[in-house]
Amino acid sequence: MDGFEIAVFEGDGIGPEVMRPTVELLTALARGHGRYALNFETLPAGAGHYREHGVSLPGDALARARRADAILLSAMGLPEVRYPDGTEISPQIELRMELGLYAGVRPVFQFGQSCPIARFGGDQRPVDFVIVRESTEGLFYSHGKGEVIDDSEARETLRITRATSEKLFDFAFDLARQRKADGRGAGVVHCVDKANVFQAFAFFRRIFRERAEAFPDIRAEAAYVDATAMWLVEKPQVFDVLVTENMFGDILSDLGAAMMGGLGLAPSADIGERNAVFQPCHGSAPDIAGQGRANPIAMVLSAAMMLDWLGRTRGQEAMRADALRIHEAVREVVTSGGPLTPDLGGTASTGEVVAAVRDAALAAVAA
Ligand SMILES: NC(=O)C1=CN([C@@H]2O[C@H](COP(=O)(O)OP(=O)(O)OC[C@H]3O[C@@H](n4cnc5c(N)ncnc54)[C@H](O)[C@@H]3O)[C@@H](O)[C@H]2O)C=CC1
Ligand SMILES: CC(C)CC(=O)C(=O)O
Ligand SMILES: [Mg+2]
Repeated sequence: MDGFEIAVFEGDGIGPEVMRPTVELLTALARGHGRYALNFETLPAGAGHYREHGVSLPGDALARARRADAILLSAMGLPEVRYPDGTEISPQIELRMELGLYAGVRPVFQFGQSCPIARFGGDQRPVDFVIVRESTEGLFYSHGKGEVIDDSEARETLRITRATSEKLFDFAFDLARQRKADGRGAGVVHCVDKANVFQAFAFFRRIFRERAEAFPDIRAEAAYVDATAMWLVEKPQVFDVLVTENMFGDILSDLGAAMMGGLGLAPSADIGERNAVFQPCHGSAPDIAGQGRANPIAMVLSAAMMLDWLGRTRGQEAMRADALRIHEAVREVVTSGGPLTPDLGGTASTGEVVAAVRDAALAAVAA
């Protein structure tokens, strides 16, 4: 039986609350059929770790994560814990940069009718698109490098490179191809930018057009980010794959999370050439931490994305099947009315929701 090493960052706030039951769910599922094994190693990092030890991502933890087959991360950061430059502790940004995780994959889809915004434009079809957020440069390149010149001026730098952009666009076109083959997408990629105002984005769009030539079966469209924000509210059904700069993707993906029914439902993956981190789109939610009411579904769906990625890249069909089982189990729980956490109108605890998903997924293994 093949075994896989999974590095786990429990992080801050609600991080451990959503991570621990998710790891238990993955363990139960793998044991349920015995086709592969997952070995989890919990590693230190985050705002809490920085507060106690003065370092947010220890070198040894980074080295171990780099060697692992995949990395699971919940959320890091606490508003009151800051670096000397006044910004928040955010080792997840360092991880993305250190490991070259250029493709931030943020799928947006609906379980049942959980999307009030998407019906605003009158179209009743379900929403199903993916935001591919460049995750190592763009405006986030400036992280830790910004400059407050004096009390009247501050500056940050936005960086776009050809090498990363080419990889990013190829990833997005490949994804659109895959979704078309799966009958899930229309085979269209929108490059979302601000090429009307900034040279860096005109450069970004030019590289997009160049790479599009290698994918003649996929329609390549370009759109400005401001109009895209409006269309995402008015007619999200026209989108299939959107590819964009880091900061724009950060913002639009929280809009996407709202379409799914809230941040507690939205998963993500940050994928590079060798490593990948799987984590929810949400943060450490300090306002509800320690109450046992955090919605674990975004974390659970991120873990399902990990199984799917491992399954695809390591040729493990059993892992891809489990990813699908988790997905269907979540759908069953959400559409049948529960158990659900308070953010979705329920009264269940984090643990009760994961237990319901686990039972439904294990029942599918037995069937
Ligand atoms: N990738 C990461 O690790 C991220 C970390 N952060 C950090 O997290 C901290 C809090 O940031 P916020 O802006 O408050 O964003 P947040 O995503 O933590 O919370 C925003 C709102 O959504 C709710 N929420 C988030 N996740 C939820 C869940 N699973 N279940 C139920 N409700 C949930 C929260 O209670 C809050 O009302 C900050 O330190 C921030 O820097 C923020 C975003 C992403
Ligand atoms: C807090 C940031 C580091 C990250 C973020 O908002 C995100 O990954 O969506
Ligand atoms: Mg964000």
